[in-house]
Amino acid sequence: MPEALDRAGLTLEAVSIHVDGAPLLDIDCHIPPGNILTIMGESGSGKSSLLDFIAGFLKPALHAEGRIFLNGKNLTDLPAQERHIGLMFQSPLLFPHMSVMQNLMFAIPARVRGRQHRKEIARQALEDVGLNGFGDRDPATLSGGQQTRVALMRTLLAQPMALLLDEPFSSLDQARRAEVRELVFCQARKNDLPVLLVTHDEEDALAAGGLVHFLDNHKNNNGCSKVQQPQISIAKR
Ligand SMILES: Nc1ncnc2c1ncn2[C@@H]1O[C@H](COP(=O)(O)OP(=O)(O)OP(=O)(O)O)[C@@H](O)[C@H]1O
Repeated sequence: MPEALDRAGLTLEAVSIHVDGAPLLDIDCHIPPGNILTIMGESGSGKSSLLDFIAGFLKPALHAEGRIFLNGKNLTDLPAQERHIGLMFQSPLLFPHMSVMQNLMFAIPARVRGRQHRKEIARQALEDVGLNGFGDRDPATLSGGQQTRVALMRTLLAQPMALLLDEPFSSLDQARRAEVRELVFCQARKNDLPVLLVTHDEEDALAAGGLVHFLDNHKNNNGCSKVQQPQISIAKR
């Protein structure tokens, strides 16, 4: 395996997460740019905690070891805002006191200058997800699928270098889910982002088209279940 420092993409090196001192999961993996790694598993198997660790928000009761590299840079000790990782959750979490356009413009990095220029970027983003003309709307007046599409573009406008998706489609009905899912995956590939997707839905995993790893709470022989592949190994203890 090449050195993490030389690799484009998201690398987790000997990551081990504990909750209240008890081991929760171990993972070693590399997600190349434009690829999606799906993690599935029972409730409580540590999926969200893993994303929290990568994003830099691990909760106080949890403790993690190991290193995180993004495009060769060691993120492990950096504060969340310096990691350049985009997050999408089950709930779109748009700012309710801002219009759709303001939500999008807020995400654009400050180094992108000029109000008109920023507005045009946000307008184009809305057009890209079929929401032309929705800029002045209050987010609460949008359907769940429309809110998720805005949330996706808000995440991408921040120019992340990787995406972490935690059940981002689960509030959508089946038809809308497939449509929004395609859009998210397509945008991730277009932006050449490594993506870690957490889902309970097998169709999400199939549609992602990458490696799928399953964590479960069932203990076998020594209390461990382990999956190993050339690029990745995950152990649930
Ligand atoms: N702040 C916390 N304090 C104590 N224990 C926690 C805390 N956050 C998570 N845990 C525990 O860590 C374990 C993993 O939780 P986590 O939310 O990562 O699981 P998950 O696989 O994402 O579950 P779900 O599918 O239900 O979202 C669980 O046993 C949970 O109770």
